[in-house]
Amino acid sequence: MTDDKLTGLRKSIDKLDSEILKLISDRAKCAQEVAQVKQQEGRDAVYYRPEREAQVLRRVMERNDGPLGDEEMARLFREIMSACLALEEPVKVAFLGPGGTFTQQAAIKHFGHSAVCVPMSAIDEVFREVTAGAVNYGVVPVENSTEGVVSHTLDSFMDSNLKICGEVVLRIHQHLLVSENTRRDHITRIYSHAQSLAQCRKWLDAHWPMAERVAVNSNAEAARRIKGEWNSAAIAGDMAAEIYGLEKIAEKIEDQPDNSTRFLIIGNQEVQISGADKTSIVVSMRNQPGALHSILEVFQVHNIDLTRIETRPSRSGTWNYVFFIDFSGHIDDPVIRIVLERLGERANDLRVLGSYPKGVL
Ligand SMILES: C=C(O[C@@H]1C=C(C(=O)O)C=C[C@H]1O)C(=O)O
Repeated sequence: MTDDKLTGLRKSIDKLDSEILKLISDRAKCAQEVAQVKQQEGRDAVYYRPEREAQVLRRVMERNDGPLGDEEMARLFREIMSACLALEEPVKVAFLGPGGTFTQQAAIKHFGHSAVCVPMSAIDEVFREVTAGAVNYGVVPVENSTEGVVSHTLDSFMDSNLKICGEVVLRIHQHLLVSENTRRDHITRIYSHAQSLAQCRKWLDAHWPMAERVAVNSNAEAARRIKGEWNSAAIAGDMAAEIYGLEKIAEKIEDQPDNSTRFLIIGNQEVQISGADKTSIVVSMRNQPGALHSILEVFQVHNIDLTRIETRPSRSGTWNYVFFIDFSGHIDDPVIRIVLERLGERANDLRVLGSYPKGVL
């Protein structure tokens, strides 16, 4: 009786899979036609359209009635779009490496598995590689909810003309990893990046108070190292565990459960309005009383939602204060145009780093 039921259900699944297969193929053909239209626009056709992808994912989430969750469903569509886009042109993405870092995880979350991800050893190398045209986009971390701003990334923008084309927020889950050769009853050393060790400090105090904590350049580096050591474990994320074939002996050991990092997608593209966008600018002001107030006033008067403001020391004599500001809206929104005009009148210098869709996933 149950066997009959199982056979029947499997038949239904086979039938549905055939339909899904056909639909995905039809969709891929449509995307290929879109590519042809884009090709007719000229030799420098841009295939990847962040605003369109954000709209597709938001629509999927709005229409989803379950039983799969919205994020799960969007993730599946993310992969379908990634494969469709690879038919047009595989996107090449430089990320802050080595392989297995959270930045690689963010790159895949944003572009899907069909993107070609290239590891770089420093943030300014990611910027250089995109500027040189060796890759289409770059992914760099910009702020962590526990550790704060990644100042290297902000500083790199001061020397670059690249645009921000997108953002992606990743929940950072840390795991305690061992290799198949590790003597689990005798772990004396735990390797990780200093930030990750800090994020798991209380957990380590409670569970491994006697193990020596060793800070290395990245979590991926920690994962790579323990392959050759019997008495060592590493703290790193899922991607490092997967790449280096390690086993998780304790999962989600970060002290703050909502620990997350925001990453930026950088490129040469000006992104069109998606309907839920953010704009990032950098503003320099003269060193005079009320400088910051005069900027904030413009946002308040026009009722614009500020999402972040960061001050960096200026590196040239003419720039005294440099503010990095993120706010809701797109440069093509009429009210945002007015805001930028007003800010321009008050600032020494103002540069738009980009308008881009708010992170969907
Ligand atoms: C198909 C297009 O090109 C790409 C592929 C997309 C998709 O598969 O839905 C969406 C945006 C672009 O990155 C398009 O611009 O519509």
